[in-house]
Amino acid sequence: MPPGAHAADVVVVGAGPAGCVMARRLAEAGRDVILLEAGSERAPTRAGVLDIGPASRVITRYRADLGGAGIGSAGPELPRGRTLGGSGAVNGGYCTPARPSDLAGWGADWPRRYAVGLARATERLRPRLVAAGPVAARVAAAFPGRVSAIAQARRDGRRVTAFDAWGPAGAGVRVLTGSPVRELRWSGGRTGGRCEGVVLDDDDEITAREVILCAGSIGTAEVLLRSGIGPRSGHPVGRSTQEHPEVLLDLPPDWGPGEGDPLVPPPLLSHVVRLGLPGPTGLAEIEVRPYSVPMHRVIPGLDPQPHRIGVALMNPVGRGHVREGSSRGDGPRVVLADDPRDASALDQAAGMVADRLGISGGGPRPAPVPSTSQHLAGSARIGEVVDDSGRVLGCEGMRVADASVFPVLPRCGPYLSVLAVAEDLAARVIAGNSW
Ligand SMILES: Cc1cc2nc3c(=O)[nH]c(=O)nc-3n(C[C@H](O)[C@H](O)[C@H](O)COP(=O)(O)OP(=O)(O)OC[C@H]3O[C@@H](n4cnc5c(N)ncnc54)[C@H](O)[C@@H]3O)c2cc1C
Repeated sequence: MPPGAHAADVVVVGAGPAGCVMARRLAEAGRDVILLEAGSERAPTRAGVLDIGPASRVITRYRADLGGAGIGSAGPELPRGRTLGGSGAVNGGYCTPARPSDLAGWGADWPRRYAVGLARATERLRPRLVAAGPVAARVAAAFPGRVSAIAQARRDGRRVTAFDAWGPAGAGVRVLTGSPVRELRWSGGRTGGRCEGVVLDDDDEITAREVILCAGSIGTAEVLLRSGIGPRSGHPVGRSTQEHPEVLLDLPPDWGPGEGDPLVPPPLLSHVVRLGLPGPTGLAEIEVRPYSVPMHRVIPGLDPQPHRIGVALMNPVGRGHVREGSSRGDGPRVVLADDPRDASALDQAAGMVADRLGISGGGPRPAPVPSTSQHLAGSARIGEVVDDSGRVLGCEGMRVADASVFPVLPRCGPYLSVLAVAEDLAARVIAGNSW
């Protein structure tokens, strides 16, 4: 650890989207901030590349379980960015704001707070609409009036991450990479009282007046649980996570744009189709994702795959969990939401979409491939684990400010919402501290 890095006003854990916003805003307000990032390598900067393939060195692979209904991740692992910019440096990059009705369950003042945070976030990130490719155009034609254009944060063929856009180092933040936090340090060793800093994996310690966890919905739950904040302390950490389950449908070969130039992947998504379909629990809100190319074109090292589009359920009733790892130190286990009613809604929607697009070619419908949107949120929810300024209930000197705090997952990709909420919570930290 560099000399002098053993104390700060604020330690922000995790340089993902939330951490970059928080660190920058607190430094601008005159706080001495250390930003700790577990990862030590940078993700590829080329726009459109998702470096989550088998040889990636910029992700953490978390173990994931599926329940009986069989929806959720196609594999036994969930990737999360482990690099400056966090998952925002490896994600699909589609930026959509939540609708006011998405925030209904968040509390009366959230629509206004969110709107202010969103304005600040979009001013920095400046996501832009991108042109539709042939697949998006064909899907849009099949669902007139249901298509929404979505924005991507890219400039001159490069991905713009939150680390680029908020530039914490430029505001005086001390950014330390390769610095995974193991646990929180408690005053007098008394778990759950006053937090006075963090302990890193290598046993180094940093003291701080305030620790702000921005390690993502899995990483933050992991640090909290390892530090004794969980069911035993009366905090339901990791107990009620939400995800947007997705299934993938094979497209017939004549749909695709061809292999194209492998060095210049187009934006994976330019448009989505939003549908409301009657389902087992009321109106199932469906997002059809006309991915522009097969996934192996944008994920380095992935075996060739058919070109598929996604059909995702945006208002699932199922809830999942993040559980503490075993004492063998094998990391947390994620159990994805897996409610049979969601599986049934998704199955009906996939069938309807396949028929409308005519992609079954008169034969049997292609079997949907289970997948997940990678939108996990809600492992330390406002009202249950933290208050609506992100302070961990019953503790002093620590907050959470990332996707973990979402009381309800908006019916859209969470990236822009993570940034908007972090902007709001940063303003509250600044207003709430006299130092
Ligand atoms: C593959 C993929 C595709 C996605 N596509 C989209 C999309 O197209 N649109 C969309 O809206 N959303 C998308 N998402 C979701 C979106 O990227 C996330 O919701 C968002 O990045 C969450 O931000 P965060 O700050 O909460 O956490 P993260 O982005 O996960 O950042 C957490 C950071 O904390 C660090 N960290 C974790 N633990 C520790 C520790 N103990 N000590 C120090 N550092 C730590 C991590 O290394 C990471 O850098 C995608 C996610 C993934 C993984």
